[in-house]
Amino acid sequence: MPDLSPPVIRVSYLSKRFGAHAVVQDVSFELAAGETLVLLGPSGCGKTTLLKMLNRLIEPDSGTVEINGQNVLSQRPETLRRGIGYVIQQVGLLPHYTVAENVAVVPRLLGHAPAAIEYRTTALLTRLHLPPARYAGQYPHQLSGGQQQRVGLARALAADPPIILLDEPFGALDPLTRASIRREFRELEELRRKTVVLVTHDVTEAFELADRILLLDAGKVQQLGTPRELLFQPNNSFVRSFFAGERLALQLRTLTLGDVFSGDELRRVEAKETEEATVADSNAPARFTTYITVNEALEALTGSQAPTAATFTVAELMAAFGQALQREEDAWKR
Ligand SMILES: Nc1ncnc2c1ncn2[C@@H]1O[C@H](COP(=O)(O)OP(=O)(O)OP(=O)(O)O)[C@@H](O)[C@H]1O
Repeated sequence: MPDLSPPVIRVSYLSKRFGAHAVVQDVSFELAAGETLVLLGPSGCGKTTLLKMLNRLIEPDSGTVEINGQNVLSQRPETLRRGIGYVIQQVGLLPHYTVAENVAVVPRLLGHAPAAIEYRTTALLTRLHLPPARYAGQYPHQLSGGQQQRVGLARALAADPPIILLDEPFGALDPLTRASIRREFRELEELRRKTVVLVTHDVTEAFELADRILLLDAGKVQQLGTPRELLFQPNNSFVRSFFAGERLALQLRTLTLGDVFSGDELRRVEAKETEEATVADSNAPARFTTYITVNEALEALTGSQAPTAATFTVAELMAAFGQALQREEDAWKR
Protein backbone atom coordinates (compact mmCIF):
# COMPACT_ATOMS: atom_id res chain seq x y z
CA MET A 1 0.00 0.00 0.00
CA PRO A 2 1.42 3.40 -0.88
CA ASP A 3 1.73 5.84 2.03
CA LEU A 4 -1.09 8.32 1.51
CA SER A 5 -0.45 10.45 4.58
CA PRO A 6 0.42 14.03 3.65
CA PRO A 7 4.01 15.16 4.14
CA VAL A 8 4.69 16.90 7.46
CA ILE A 9 5.86 20.01 5.61
CA ARG A 10 4.84 20.89 2.08
CA VAL A 11 6.19 24.09 0.56
CA SER A 12 4.79 25.11 -2.83
CA TYR A 13 6.12 27.86 -5.09
CA LEU A 14 7.17 30.05 -2.19
CA SER A 15 8.47 33.50 -3.13
CA LYS A 16 9.53 36.60 -1.22
CA ARG A 17 10.87 39.97 -2.32
CA PHE A 18 12.37 42.73 -0.24
CA GLY A 19 11.84 45.81 -2.43
CA ALA A 20 13.26 45.00 -5.85
CA HIS A 21 15.30 42.10 -4.50
CA ALA A 22 13.76 38.66 -5.15
CA VAL A 23 15.15 36.83 -2.11
CA VAL A 24 13.29 33.51 -2.42
CA GLN A 25 11.96 32.46 -5.81
CA ASP A 26 9.46 29.67 -6.46
CA VAL A 27 10.83 27.24 -3.90
CA SER A 28 8.99 23.93 -3.46
CA PHE A 29 9.77 20.85 -1.38
CA GLU A 30 8.11 18.19 0.73
CA LEU A 31 9.39 16.72 3.94
CA ALA A 32 8.34 13.40 5.46
CA ALA A 33 8.08 12.75 9.20
CA GLY A 34 11.49 12.22 10.79
CA GLU A 35 13.43 13.63 7.83
CA THR A 36 16.22 16.20 8.20
CA LEU A 37 16.42 18.77 5.40
CA VAL A 38 19.40 21.10 5.29
CA LEU A 39 19.02 24.48 3.57
CA LEU A 40 22.48 25.19 2.18
CA GLY A 41 23.94 27.98 0.08
CA PRO A 42 26.16 31.05 0.05
CA SER A 43 25.59 34.01 2.36
CA GLY A 44 22.54 36.00 1.36
CA CYS A 45 20.99 33.29 -0.84
CA GLY A 46 17.72 33.35 1.15
CA LYS A 47 18.08 30.42 3.58
CA THR A 48 16.96 32.28 6.70
CA THR A 49 14.12 34.00 4.86
CA LEU A 50 12.90 30.61 3.61
CA LEU A 51 13.14 29.09 7.11
CA LYS A 52 11.25 31.99 8.70
CA MET A 53 8.41 31.61 6.22
CA LEU A 54 7.80 28.10 7.63
CA ASN A 55 6.79 29.45 11.05
CA ARG A 56 5.43 32.78 9.79
CA LEU A 57 8.13 34.98 11.21
CA ILE A 58 8.15 36.24 7.60
CA GLU A 59 5.05 36.13 5.41
CA PRO A 60 5.58 35.09 1.77
CA ASP A 61 4.46 37.19 -1.20
CA SER A 62 3.15 34.08 -2.94
CA GLY A 63 3.11 30.31 -2.58
CA THR A 64 1.97 28.18 0.33
CA VAL A 65 3.32 26.36 3.36
CA GLU A 66 1.33 23.42 4.70
CA ILE A 67 2.12 21.70 7.98
CA ASN A 68 0.43 18.30 8.32
CA GLY A 69 -1.81 19.16 5.40
CA GLN A 70 -3.00 22.45 6.89
CA ASN A 71 -2.13 25.84 5.38
CA VAL A 72 -0.15 27.79 8.00
CA LEU A 73 -2.19 30.91 7.15
CA SER A 74 -5.23 29.24 8.71
CA GLN A 75 -3.54 29.17 12.14
CA ARG A 76 -2.64 32.02 14.46
CA PRO A 77 1.13 32.55 14.24
CA GLU A 78 1.54 32.15 18.04
CA THR A 79 -0.29 28.81 18.05
CA LEU A 80 1.66 27.62 15.03
CA ARG A 81 5.01 28.58 16.62
CA ARG A 82 4.31 26.75 19.85
CA GLY A 83 4.11 23.53 17.84
CA ILE A 84 7.42 24.17 16.08
CA GLY A 85 10.75 24.32 17.94
CA TYR A 86 13.05 27.10 16.76
CA VAL A 87 16.76 27.60 17.45
CA ILE A 88 18.76 30.58 16.22
CA GLN A 89 22.48 31.25 16.06
CA GLN A 90 22.36 33.98 18.70
CA VAL A 91 20.55 31.46 20.96
CA GLY A 92 18.33 34.23 22.37
CA LEU A 93 18.22 32.98 25.97
CA LEU A 94 16.47 35.27 28.44
CA PRO A 95 19.38 36.75 30.45
CA HIS A 96 17.53 37.19 33.76
CA TYR A 97 16.09 33.69 33.80
CA THR A 98 17.93 30.59 34.93
CA VAL A 99 18.76 27.71 32.59
CA ALA A 100 15.77 25.72 33.90
CA GLU A 101 13.42 28.69 33.50
CA ASN A 102 14.64 29.29 29.96
CA VAL A 103 13.99 25.65 29.04
CA ALA A 104 10.52 25.79 30.60
CA VAL A 105 9.26 28.85 28.68
CA VAL A 106 7.10 27.08 26.08
CA PRO A 107 5.76 24.27 28.32
CA ARG A 108 4.64 27.01 30.77
CA LEU A 109 2.89 28.92 27.99
CA LEU A 110 1.17 25.70 27.04
CA GLY A 111 0.00 25.23 30.65
CA HIS A 112 1.86 21.97 31.34
CA ALA A 113 1.84 20.81 34.97
CA PRO A 114 4.84 22.09 37.01
CA ALA A 115 5.92 18.57 37.99
CA ALA A 116 5.87 17.46 34.34
CA ILE A 117 7.88 20.54 33.33
CA GLU A 118 10.50 19.86 35.97
CA TYR A 119 10.77 16.20 34.97
CA ARG A 120 11.18 17.13 31.32
CA THR A 121 13.71 19.89 32.00
CA THR A 122 15.83 17.59 34.16
CA ALA A 123 15.75 14.84 31.55
CA LEU A 124 16.68 17.17 28.68
CA LEU A 125 19.53 18.90 30.50
CA THR A 126 20.94 15.53 31.49
CA ARG A 127 20.74 14.25 27.93
CA LEU A 128 22.43 17.39 26.61
CA HIS A 129 25.35 16.97 29.01
CA LEU A 130 24.34 19.81 31.34
CA PRO A 131 23.90 18.03 34.70
CA PRO A 132 20.88 19.80 36.25
CA ALA A 133 22.34 19.83 39.78
CA ARG A 134 25.09 22.09 38.47
CA TYR A 135 23.45 24.01 35.63
CA ALA A 136 19.68 24.31 36.21
CA GLY A 137 20.09 27.32 38.51
CA GLN A 138 22.79 29.11 36.51
CA TYR A 139 22.21 32.16 34.34
CA PRO A 140 23.09 32.31 30.61
CA HIS A 141 26.10 34.61 31.13
CA GLN A 142 27.68 31.95 33.38
CA LEU A 143 27.76 29.45 30.49
CA SER A 144 30.15 28.95 27.59
CA GLY A 145 28.90 29.44 24.03
CA GLY A 146 28.55 25.70 23.52
CA GLN A 147 26.59 25.31 26.74
CA GLN A 148 24.27 28.17 25.80
CA GLN A 149 23.71 26.49 22.47
CA ARG A 150 22.69 23.28 24.25
CA VAL A 151 20.27 25.19 26.44
CA GLY A 152 18.79 26.72 23.29
CA LEU A 153 18.32 23.24 21.88
CA ALA A 154 16.79 21.98 25.15
CA ARG A 155 14.37 24.90 25.06
CA ALA A 156 13.34 24.09 21.50
CA LEU A 157 12.77 20.44 22.44
CA ALA A 158 11.04 21.10 25.78
CA ALA A 159 7.44 20.92 24.60
CA ASP A 160 8.32 17.94 22.37
CA PRO A 161 7.25 19.60 19.10
CA PRO A 162 7.27 17.26 16.11
CA ILE A 163 9.06 19.88 13.97
CA ILE A 164 12.29 21.71 14.76
CA LEU A 165 13.73 24.62 12.77
CA LEU A 166 17.40 25.47 13.31
CA ASP A 167 19.12 28.54 11.91
CA GLU A 168 22.92 28.15 11.95
CA PRO A 169 22.64 26.55 15.39
CA PHE A 170 26.37 25.96 15.69
CA GLY A 171 27.45 29.12 13.87
CA ALA A 172 28.88 31.01 16.85
CA LEU A 173 31.09 28.15 18.03
CA ASP A 174 34.76 27.47 17.37
CA PRO A 175 35.41 24.61 14.91
CA LEU A 176 36.29 21.97 17.56
CA THR A 177 33.29 22.64 19.79
CA ARG A 178 31.21 22.84 16.66
CA ALA A 179 32.27 19.38 15.49
CA SER A 180 31.68 17.79 18.89
CA ILE A 181 28.25 19.39 19.42
CA ARG A 182 27.32 18.33 15.91
CA ARG A 183 28.21 14.73 16.82
CA GLU A 184 26.11 14.89 19.99
CA PHE A 185 23.30 16.43 18.00
CA ARG A 186 23.36 13.60 15.47
CA GLU A 187 23.28 11.00 18.20
CA LEU A 188 20.41 12.58 20.11
CA GLU A 189 17.58 10.03 19.93
CA GLU A 190 15.10 12.82 20.63
CA LEU A 191 15.99 14.56 17.37
CA ARG A 192 16.04 11.47 15.23
CA ARG A 193 12.27 11.17 15.54
CA LYS A 194 11.66 14.78 14.60
CA THR A 195 11.20 16.52 11.31
CA VAL A 196 14.07 18.98 11.13
CA VAL A 197 14.91 21.89 8.83
CA LEU A 198 18.40 23.25 9.44
CA VAL A 199 20.10 26.25 7.84
CA THR A 200 23.85 26.27 7.35
CA HIS A 201 26.45 27.58 4.95
CA ASP A 202 28.90 24.88 6.06
CA VAL A 203 29.02 22.02 3.57
CA THR A 204 30.61 19.50 5.96
CA GLU A 205 27.87 20.19 8.47
CA ALA A 206 25.24 19.76 5.77
CA PHE A 207 26.70 16.40 4.71
CA GLU A 208 26.93 15.12 8.28
CA LEU A 209 23.39 16.02 9.26
CA ALA A 210 21.19 15.95 6.18
CA ASP A 211 18.95 13.25 4.83
CA ARG A 212 18.43 15.65 1.94
CA ILE A 213 19.99 18.99 1.05
CA LEU A 214 18.26 21.91 -0.65
CA LEU A 215 21.02 23.94 -2.27
CA LEU A 216 20.03 27.54 -3.00
CA ASP A 217 21.67 30.31 -4.96
CA ALA A 218 20.17 33.79 -5.26
CA GLY A 219 16.85 32.54 -3.89
CA LYS A 220 16.48 29.71 -6.42
CA VAL A 221 16.73 25.98 -5.85
CA GLN A 222 19.82 24.67 -7.61
CA GLN A 223 19.30 21.08 -6.49
CA LEU A 224 17.27 19.11 -3.96
CA GLY A 225 18.55 15.64 -3.18
CA THR A 226 20.57 13.38 -0.94
CA PRO A 227 24.17 14.38 -0.19
CA ARG A 228 25.25 11.55 -2.49
CA GLU A 229 23.14 12.86 -5.38
CA LEU A 230 24.48 16.40 -5.03
CA LEU A 231 28.05 15.16 -4.89
CA PHE A 232 28.03 12.55 -7.65
CA GLN A 233 25.20 13.80 -9.84
CA PRO A 234 25.26 17.61 -9.72
CA ASN A 235 22.45 19.32 -11.64
CA ASN A 236 24.58 22.16 -12.96
CA SER A 237 27.94 23.88 -12.76
CA PHE A 238 26.93 25.88 -9.66
CA VAL A 239 26.32 22.68 -7.71
CA ARG A 240 29.55 21.13 -8.96
CA SER A 241 31.69 24.14 -8.09
CA PHE A 242 29.97 24.67 -4.72
CA PHE A 243 31.38 21.35 -3.49
CA ALA A 244 34.65 21.35 -5.46
CA GLY A 245 36.84 22.72 -2.65
CA GLU A 246 35.86 20.01 -0.17
CA ARG A 247 35.21 17.17 -2.52
CA LEU A 248 37.46 14.60 -0.86
CA ALA A 249 36.22 15.36 2.68
CA LEU A 250 32.64 15.05 1.46
CA GLN A 251 33.29 11.81 -0.44
CA LEU A 252 34.80 10.34 2.75
CA ARG A 253 31.64 11.30 4.64
CA THR A 254 29.30 10.00 1.96
CA LEU A 255 30.63 6.56 1.04
CA THR A 256 30.13 3.83 3.64
CA LEU A 257 32.00 0.59 4.30
CA GLY A 258 29.12 -1.11 2.51
CA ASP A 259 30.07 0.88 -0.60
CA VAL A 260 33.80 0.24 -0.50
CA PHE A 261 34.04 -3.40 0.61
CA SER A 262 32.43 -6.45 -0.87
CA GLY A 263 29.82 -8.35 1.15
CA ASP A 264 32.36 -11.13 1.83
CA GLU A 265 34.93 -8.75 3.24
CA LEU A 266 32.39 -7.09 5.53
CA ARG A 267 31.10 -10.42 6.77
CA ARG A 268 34.69 -11.31 7.73
CA VAL A 269 34.99 -8.06 9.71
CA GLU A 270 31.66 -8.58 11.43
CA ALA A 271 32.45 -12.20 12.29
CA LYS A 272 35.75 -11.17 13.87
CA GLU A 273 34.05 -8.36 15.80
CA THR A 274 31.43 -10.74 17.15
CA GLU A 275 34.09 -13.22 18.16
CA GLU A 276 36.07 -10.55 20.00
CA ALA A 277 33.18 -8.60 21.51
CA THR A 278 33.39 -9.28 25.21
CA VAL A 279 31.66 -6.41 26.95
CA ALA A 280 29.39 -4.18 24.93
CA ASP A 281 29.60 -1.01 26.99
CA SER A 282 29.54 2.57 25.82
CA ASN A 283 33.34 2.71 25.86
CA ALA A 284 33.62 -0.14 23.40
CA PRO A 285 35.28 0.88 20.13
CA ALA A 286 33.12 1.71 17.14
CA ARG A 287 31.97 -1.35 15.26
CA PHE A 288 32.63 -1.60 11.57
CA THR A 289 29.17 -2.04 10.13
CA THR A 290 27.99 -1.60 6.58
CA TYR A 291 26.55 1.81 7.40
CA ILE A 292 29.46 3.61 8.97
CA THR A 293 31.15 6.09 6.68
CA VAL A 294 34.72 5.76 5.46
CA ASN A 295 35.48 8.89 7.47
CA GLU A 296 34.18 7.33 10.69
CA ALA A 297 36.13 4.14 9.98
CA LEU A 298 39.32 6.17 9.44
CA GLU A 299 38.76 8.06 12.70
CA ALA A 300 38.22 4.76 14.51
CA LEU A 301 41.31 3.13 12.98
CA THR A 302 43.58 6.04 13.82
CA GLY A 303 42.02 7.00 17.17
CA SER A 304 42.91 5.90 20.67
CA GLN A 305 40.19 3.26 20.61
CA ALA A 306 41.17 1.51 17.41
CA PRO A 307 39.00 -1.59 17.12
CA THR A 308 41.11 -4.70 17.53
CA ALA A 309 38.73 -6.56 15.27
CA ALA A 310 39.69 -4.58 12.16
CA THR A 311 40.64 -6.94 9.39
CA PHE A 312 41.90 -4.10 7.19
CA THR A 313 44.51 -1.36 7.50
CA VAL A 314 44.20 2.34 6.71
CA ALA A 315 46.08 1.73 3.44
CA GLU A 316 43.70 -1.06 2.42
CA LEU A 317 40.70 1.06 3.32
CA MET A 318 41.99 3.98 1.23
CA ALA A 319 42.68 1.70 -1.74
CA ALA A 320 39.16 0.25 -1.55
CA PHE A 321 37.76 3.78 -1.19
CA GLY A 322 39.60 4.87 -4.35
CA GLN A 323 38.13 1.98 -6.31
CA ALA A 324 34.63 2.65 -4.94
CA LEU A 325 34.87 6.32 -6.00
CA GLN A 326 35.75 5.24 -9.51
CA ARG A 327 32.77 2.83 -9.59
CA GLU A 328 30.46 5.55 -8.28
CA GLU A 329 31.58 8.09 -10.86
CA ASP A 330 31.37 5.57 -13.70
CA ALA A 331 27.85 4.57 -12.61
CA TRP A 332 26.58 8.18 -12.74
CA LYS A 333 28.21 8.74 -16.15
CA ARG A 334 26.27 5.91 -17.69
N1 LIG B 1 13.90 42.43 6.30
C1 LIG B 1 14.67 42.55 5.24
N2 LIG B 1 14.62 43.66 4.47
C2 LIG B 1 15.37 43.79 3.35
N3 LIG B 1 16.23 42.84 2.92
C3 LIG B 1 16.33 41.72 3.62
C4 LIG B 1 15.56 41.50 4.82
N4 LIG B 1 15.87 40.27 5.32
C5 LIG B 1 16.78 39.76 4.48
N5 LIG B 1 17.06 40.60 3.48
C6 LIG B 1 17.99 40.36 2.36
O1 LIG B 1 17.61 39.15 1.75
C7 LIG B 1 18.74 38.41 1.33
C8 LIG B 1 18.66 37.00 1.90
O2 LIG B 1 18.80 37.07 3.31
P1 LIG B 1 18.81 35.74 4.19
O3 LIG B 1 19.08 36.16 5.58
O4 LIG B 1 17.56 34.98 3.93
O5 LIG B 1 20.04 34.97 3.57
P2 LIG B 1 20.88 33.77 4.14
O6 LIG B 1 21.09 32.85 3.00
O7 LIG B 1 20.25 33.24 5.37
O8 LIG B 1 22.24 34.50 4.49
P3 LIG B 1 23.32 34.25 5.65
O9 LIG B 1 23.89 32.88 5.42
O10 LIG B 1 24.32 35.35 5.41
O11 LIG B 1 22.58 34.40 6.95
C9 LIG B 1 19.95 39.20 1.79
O12 LIG B 1 20.44 39.92 0.68
C10 LIG B 1 19.40 40.14 2.83
O13 LIG B 1 20.13 41.33 2.87
